[in-house]
Amino acid sequence: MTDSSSDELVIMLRKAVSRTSLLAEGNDPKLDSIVRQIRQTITKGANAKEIQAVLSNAEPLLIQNDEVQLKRARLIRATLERLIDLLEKQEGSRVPQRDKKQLESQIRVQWQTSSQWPSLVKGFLSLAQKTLSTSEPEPPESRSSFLTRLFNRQESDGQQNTSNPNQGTLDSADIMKQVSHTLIDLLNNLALPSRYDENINDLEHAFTQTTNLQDLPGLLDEVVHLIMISVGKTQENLTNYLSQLNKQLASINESISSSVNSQANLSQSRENFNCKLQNQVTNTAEAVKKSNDLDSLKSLIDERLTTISETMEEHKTQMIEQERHANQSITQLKNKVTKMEKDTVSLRSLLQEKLAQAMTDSLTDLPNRTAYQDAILPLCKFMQKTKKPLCLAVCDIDFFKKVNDTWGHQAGDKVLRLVPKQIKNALAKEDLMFRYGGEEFVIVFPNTALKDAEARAEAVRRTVFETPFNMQGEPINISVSIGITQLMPQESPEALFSRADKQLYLAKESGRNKVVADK
Ligand SMILES: Nc1nc2c(ncn2[C@@H]2O[C@H](COP(=O)(O)OP(=O)(O)OP(=O)(O)O)[C@@H](O)[C@H]2O)c(=O)[nH]1
Repeated sequence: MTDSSSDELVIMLRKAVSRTSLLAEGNDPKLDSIVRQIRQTITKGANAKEIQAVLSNAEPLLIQNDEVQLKRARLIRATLERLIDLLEKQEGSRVPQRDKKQLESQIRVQWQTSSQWPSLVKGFLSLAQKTLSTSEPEPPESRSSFLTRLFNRQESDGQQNTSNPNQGTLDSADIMKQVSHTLIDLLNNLALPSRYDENINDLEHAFTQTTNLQDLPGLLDEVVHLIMISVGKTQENLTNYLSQLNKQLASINESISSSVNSQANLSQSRENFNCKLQNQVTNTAEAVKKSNDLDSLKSLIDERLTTISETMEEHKTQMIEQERHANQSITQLKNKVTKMEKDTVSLRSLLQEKLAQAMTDSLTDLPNRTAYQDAILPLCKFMQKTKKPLCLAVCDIDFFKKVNDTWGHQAGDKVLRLVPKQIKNALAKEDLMFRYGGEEFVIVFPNTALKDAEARAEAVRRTVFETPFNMQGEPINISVSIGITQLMPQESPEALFSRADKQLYLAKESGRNKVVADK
């Protein structure tokens, strides 16, 4: 391998390790310190060629970690959505819409952030309790919790309601069964270490068997507790990976120093040989000087020459052995480097492919939420630094659930593919659009003040509404609601999004097919 290609490899690997370690940063302080350590090792100029081997091992682990994490996040989101649905189906209940929307919006924003899962579950508990306190008057003691109330009602009714769970309201027994079922499903998917099997079994048992209603809030607390442990475990996996990475870096350093040592041994043995040879020659010269007859001189020289020739032979054997050893090491090292070069190429394309995949929404081909999160912070910072305006709009298709329910999921997907195209037609070239999740899109208007951005958002709303969809031969009008706001100096992207999302909520509340700006 040439010096320049090895330098390139080193630079590339350093970048790859830095990027990989960035993925782990911000999860927990312990992890951050390991990540920092790795960066320092790299910056110090450790033999980065061998880091490739580490990355090859780490790559599947990271991908697998991401996939498992995403699957779990989806389950948490689906569970919460299902629980909210069940709450709404409860007979005679009135779920406070503002709180519900707020929780839904929180779920939309935070479902992928594992550290927020416990607080989302708590959010649901609080919504359930509020639902009870805003429902028709009931004896005060029965309002303490959603589940308590459900059961009290069943006890006081003294009858079983067998209404169909898919039609309108449900009775308490049905809801309790479904709540238990949903939560047991969640528990089974938390992938906790086996030492928690017993806790999960006990909890499942309690969910299916309990008749003591006072136990239920406690059981839900236990669910939150297990979720917290599961979140911690994900970080533990990542910590293990990083400490493995660190160990491998240490072993690389060790192999370099052992190679340096063997070089030192080689020069030492050459020096020893020179010394020995010089001594033998000096001794011979002195012996020759002292000798006074030809025969003894002849035998002395014979003897000395034999010794010198033996020393040289011994040195030659040693040299051959060392050379053989060195050649073997060089071949091994060459093979390693060749393999690493190959691995680097495939890893690089795999990483690029994964990165592109991870940043693009497969249904709409739009950049997705991860891409949004990557882009928004530097964009906001740049606009704030250069004192230029930036606006952000959250755009949500109205009554999209009805589209799915009436024309099927495939028709829903068609709408999701076509609406962004219509939106793009109404936007300026420099505007950016992301699929944030479900039927929600985020539009970023760089270099644009609120008045102009609002006008473009209004054009978006109008274009979508005025372009009917062909649904099984019927022209159907689809509308969108949009919340829009302008970035303030010092404001974080999260705060900006949250203000736009609030305006979206107001647009929905005030009848949908509206643009509401935060002025
Ligand atoms: N077809 C399809 N549906 C999706 C996709 N992602 C999310 N959805 C559905 O989008 C629907 C969103 O429904 P809601 O959040 O109740 O919102 P909505 O019916 O649009 O009502 P409002 O927002 O209040 O106007 C849910 O039924 C989801 O199942 C997708 O990729 N394809």
